[in-house]
Amino acid sequence: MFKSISTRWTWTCIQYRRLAIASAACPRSFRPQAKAAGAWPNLTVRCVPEPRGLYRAKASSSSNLAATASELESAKSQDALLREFAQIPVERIRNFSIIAHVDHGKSTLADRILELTGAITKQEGQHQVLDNLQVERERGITVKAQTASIFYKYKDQQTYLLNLIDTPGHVDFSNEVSRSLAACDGVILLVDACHGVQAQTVANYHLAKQRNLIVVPVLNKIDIKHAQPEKVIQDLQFLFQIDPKTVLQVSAKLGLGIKEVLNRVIESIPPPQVQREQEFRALIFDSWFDKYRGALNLIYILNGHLEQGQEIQSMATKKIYPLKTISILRPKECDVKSLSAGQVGLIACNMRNSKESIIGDTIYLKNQIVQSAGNYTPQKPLVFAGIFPVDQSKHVALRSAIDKMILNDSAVTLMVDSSPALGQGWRLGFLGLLHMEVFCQRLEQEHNAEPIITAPSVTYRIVLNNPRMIKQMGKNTLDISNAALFPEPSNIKEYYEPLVMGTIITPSEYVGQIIALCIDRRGVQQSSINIDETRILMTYVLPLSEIILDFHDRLKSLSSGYASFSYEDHGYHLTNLVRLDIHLNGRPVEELCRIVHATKATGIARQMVHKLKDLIPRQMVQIAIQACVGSKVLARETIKAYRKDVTAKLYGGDVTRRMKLLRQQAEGKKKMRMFANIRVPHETFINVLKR
Ligand SMILES: Nc1nc2c(ncn2[C@@H]2O[C@H](COP(=O)(O)OP(=O)(O)OP(=O)(O)O)[C@@H](O)[C@H]2O)c(=O)[nH]1
Repeated sequence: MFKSISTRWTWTCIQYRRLAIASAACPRSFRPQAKAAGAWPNLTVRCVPEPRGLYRAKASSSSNLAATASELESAKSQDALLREFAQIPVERIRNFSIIAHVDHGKSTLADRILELTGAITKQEGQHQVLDNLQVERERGITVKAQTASIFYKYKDQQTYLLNLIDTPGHVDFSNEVSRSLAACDGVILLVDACHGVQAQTVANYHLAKQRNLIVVPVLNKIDIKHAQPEKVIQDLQFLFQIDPKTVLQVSAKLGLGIKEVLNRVIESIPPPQVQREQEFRALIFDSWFDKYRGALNLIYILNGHLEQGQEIQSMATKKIYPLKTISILRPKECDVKSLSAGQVGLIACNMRNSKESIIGDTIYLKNQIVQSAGNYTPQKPLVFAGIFPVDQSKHVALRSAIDKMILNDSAVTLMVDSSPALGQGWRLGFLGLLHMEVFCQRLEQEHNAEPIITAPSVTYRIVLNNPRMIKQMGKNTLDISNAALFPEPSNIKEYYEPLVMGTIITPSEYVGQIIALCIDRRGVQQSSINIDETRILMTYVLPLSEIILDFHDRLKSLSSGYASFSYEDHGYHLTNLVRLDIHLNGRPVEELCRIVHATKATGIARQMVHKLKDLIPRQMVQIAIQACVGSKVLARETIKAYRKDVTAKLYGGDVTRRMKLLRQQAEGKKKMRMFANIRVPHETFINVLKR
């Protein structure tokens, strides 16, 4: 049966393709012909444009070909659930996030919850359905928080609506966590029963507590032989004063204890504090770009109702938009007719970019007066890098790709920038190096953009002492993230650099090496607590510039992977900085210059020229690589030129002839060296900074 359908299917498709291409007709005139000729009345034919104005028929069957009895059955129950969705009272809604350290099993637990509530099948649950970006699957980490609205029948046989948000665990994506918490009343704090409390567990716990959210503590991975649930429960009690009796134990992998988690969510997390009788008001807490519908906004409704066909207004831009579609994520998009206070939904309303669709913005019905929902502000970026198109003809395309990405990642900031070597571009701000790498990978994978990224740097603060410059700038303090824009030292009175408060949790046997690493990175210890007999929690104030590149990797390798690290902004402090310039054959390369601490300038200079010697390919001319502070050369390396044997054609003869030819060659090379454009590969700008 299947075989015959598939053969007929292929045959029909080929026929339609021929028909479409032969007629080169417009899609609309083609569609009725194709449908009329079809063997199946429900066959849908889409016409996809091909080069040279032709159209390709793309056929697909709708429901009654593919639908099995069980699918129809589930579609029916979906309908019933969606009808029920509109009537669920606020008391039967729970909004919560799953927060944890990296790899403690958030996405796996989310999968099991979706499976248990029937939102996905067991087969779909094999592949972490909420991690749907290519970069997430390739790197095996969550980078975007994902929402799912699910229905759960509680013990009292009442159906509850649970809005679940799976959040990322890595510190570089903590903006996703804080953004998600703005739409929640509680969290599941998941802790790996083998690795115990880690740095990001502490950071996320405090983030939830700052927002007065209810914390449901859950131990995961209890199926593993080495799990030590009792010890981890003790740690939770010691660090967060969590009552051991309230800690649940699950195995997300095996699906053990999931029901108990959902029951506890319903019992301990309160329903949302919202008013359905008041005027409509909602918070935009996520957005992304859809090719056909523009910006899609994920909203949390604080008051009132929203129905299809209404017009909404943005509090930030005051612009009015007609509502195109309303849906909920289960986790696939499911159209609904209306949304009420307490619910989370997705709306499309012709917003086009990140300037219109603003995370943290309040929306309301046209021309009504409501209070701002504003209880969310994006985190400040810490690491900055220049981004430039490979050639300037790609400028507009790259700008549009960046815009679409920023719509989906509100933590990234954008400023216009230009460079003599790379042309017009932008300076982007990120929360860390991984955040920057993931952003660039997504630009490439999701938007086919391959930009040049310059070396990442932090923002330094300088106080000027030159009255002429102060007058020109209109202020005496400047924040500078581009080393090339650093003024001459004679114009600067004081230098300040950004600091972070870092939390390190490590087994006690690695403490010595870790303290040495922190001292080497100019860290100052603030506290040290023994969590238990084997583990220590230390806090350090560290300069941000010392940790952005490889601190985490060094920490992991020193502690055989057992130590964990998380950090938060800790303001600026007075310091002594210098600008380290890199010269290639006497010419400064702006993209490679760096601001460094004065005491480290010589070491970094040696390291950089040595690295550049390996990274820059040999060329026709000799290349002198110099690292200088002002006019003082701190380190130098030379890359030898390719050498043509100009004396090859001589057979014996006077030695002066050989010398003459070699002298001529040397003269020519000297001239060439002055004018030659030395090619520095794009990757060099970042690779040179990695230690
Ligand atoms: N044995 C065992 N392994 C588990 C369990 N839960 C998760 N894992 C494994 O732990 C690894 C990490 O799980 P994820 O769900 O990706 O962790 P995560 O917290 O979502 O990771 P990030 O989002 O990147 O922070 C995966 O290999 C899972 O298969 C469990 O209960 N038992």
